Amino acid sequence: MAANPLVESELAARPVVWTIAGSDSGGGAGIQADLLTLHDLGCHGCSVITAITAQNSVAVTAVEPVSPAMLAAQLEALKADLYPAAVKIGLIANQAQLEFLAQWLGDNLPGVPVILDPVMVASCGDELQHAASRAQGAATVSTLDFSGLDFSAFAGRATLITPNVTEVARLVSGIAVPYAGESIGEEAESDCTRWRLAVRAVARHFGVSLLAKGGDARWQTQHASDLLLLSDIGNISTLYRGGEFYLESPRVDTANNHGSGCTLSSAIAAFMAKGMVLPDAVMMAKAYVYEGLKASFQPGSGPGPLARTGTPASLSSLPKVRWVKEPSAKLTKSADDMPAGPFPALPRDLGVYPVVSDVALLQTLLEAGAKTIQLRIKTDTPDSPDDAALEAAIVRAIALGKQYQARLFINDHWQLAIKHGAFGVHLGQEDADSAALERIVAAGLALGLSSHGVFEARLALELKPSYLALGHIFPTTTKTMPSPPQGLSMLTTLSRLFSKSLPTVAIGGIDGTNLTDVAATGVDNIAVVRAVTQASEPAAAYRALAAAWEARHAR
Ligand SMILES: Cc1ncc(COP(=O)(O)OP(=O)(O)O)c(N)n1
Ligand SMILES: Cc1ncsc1CCOP(=O)(O)O
Ligand SMILES: [Mg+2]
Repeated sequence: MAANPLVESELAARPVVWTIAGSDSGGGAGIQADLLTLHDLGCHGCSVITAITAQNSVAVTAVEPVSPAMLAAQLEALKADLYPAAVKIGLIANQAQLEFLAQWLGDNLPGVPVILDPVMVASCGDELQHAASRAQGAATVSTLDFSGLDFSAFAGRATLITPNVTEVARLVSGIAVPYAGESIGEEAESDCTRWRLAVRAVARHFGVSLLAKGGDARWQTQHASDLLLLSDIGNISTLYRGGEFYLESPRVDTANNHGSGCTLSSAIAAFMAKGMVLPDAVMMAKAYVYEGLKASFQPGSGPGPLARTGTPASLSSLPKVRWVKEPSAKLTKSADDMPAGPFPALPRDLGVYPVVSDVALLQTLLEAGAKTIQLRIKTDTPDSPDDAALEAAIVRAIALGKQYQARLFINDHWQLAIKHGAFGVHLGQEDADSAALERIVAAGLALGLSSHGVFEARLALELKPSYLALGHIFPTTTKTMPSPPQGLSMLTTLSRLFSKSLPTVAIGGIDGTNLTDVAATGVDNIAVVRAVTQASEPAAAYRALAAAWEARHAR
């Protein structure tokens, strides 16, 4: 496939990300792990060093915080020239630094995503404090006590906090809840429940989203399952705001996990800087750590670092998403209510896929050769048809679909689609949550599902649909969208992840001016609304798009 200048330039743009953390002379964690990660994921990493540590892969021998003036000078220097698209915070050396950073970031970087890794315990399981105090004779070491830090100054200020199991216990012990944090780790089942309650309490206390890392948990043997609590954040469907989700990856059996927590949080910052919404950035970062652990290595005699393997492109690296029903009133189904699926398989090539609200136009486009087409009649607008007119339109569209031997999808109205024997149904994730999917499976209809990013696409895959729509790619006036446009770089990422598993369909703002760029992302198909509905000659517009797609799209 020929190189595409637009895609290339999007990929080449390196957003600035700051890491505020400690230096690890051993190169496995801290600033060094963060800068490797940020570079590997296409960002320009800047560093604000909070402390210098002397360490190798087996011991920390000295730790020295930077002075308050030096900390402030680094921040001011970067603010003056290298303003960040996202910030990651790792090791903070003392309470004074912590209070200063929380205040400074709030005052100086409003609206910039801040990923806070509340470092108290190293990923190898040794408490940094204990490791440091083993360094006999180092005057600075005894003054540091990372486990005693009170992170409350970040309440409402961080975007996401990423504690591990021990850090959750420490964080919750400072909060008045009926939970004894220190006793996590006794019995598998009750530990897991207690952990979840503790995680909720911590998230509530800080009033932000929280990713509780379960990798160290004793009750997890097969999987590394993290718990993601989304606060009421914008830029995602209301369906998922306030939701709780387990993100489950296979456990990688390696001792070389030094710096995995640092890598995870800096990868989340990198993906957010690249424009991903929070849950997508978390999914991709977890996949990145999984791949890094699988290729980890051991340069010294102790635990080695993760490899840096670039933006994940394999579906098997993405965590599975299982959602927890009770606290999220908006989601009515739980992970256990999955339908019997799979829905009928479709060929990868669906042809250019017009989405129209008018049956006469539908017929025109079928005559022009459309082989996949959708009738999308919304019933929540003032000019909506009444029930009888809606049903009549659907009956007529289904008959036309059969006459022209096309795959005719009915948007939203799945009961009428079943009743009248449509080829398929297209549903958004909100629609799918409320629809009786098992009835659609039983009736043998194909199912297309919408998605708006990695998180939603991975969730949709659990339902084993016939195709997966990826949207919206460019700004659109056809529909009000809760999330930002994905853009071409994200479409490339999504196509690499999902196109091998089922046909993908890009939608949103696609027309003749950008079709070549869209084809270069590797997505299987395109769906269009205005490009045909607003054309002076829709049939000619459809034929031109179909010919251009046929010519450009590498099969
Ligand atoms: C092919 C295709 N992709 C996406 C959509 C959007 O469906 P949904 O998210 O349910 O939004 P509405 O179309 O119902 O407003 C679609 N219809 N077709
Ligand atoms: C229904 C829908 N879902 C995601 S984008 C979109 C509208 C796409 O319309 P257009 O092709 O006119 O931008
Ligand atoms: Mg819908």
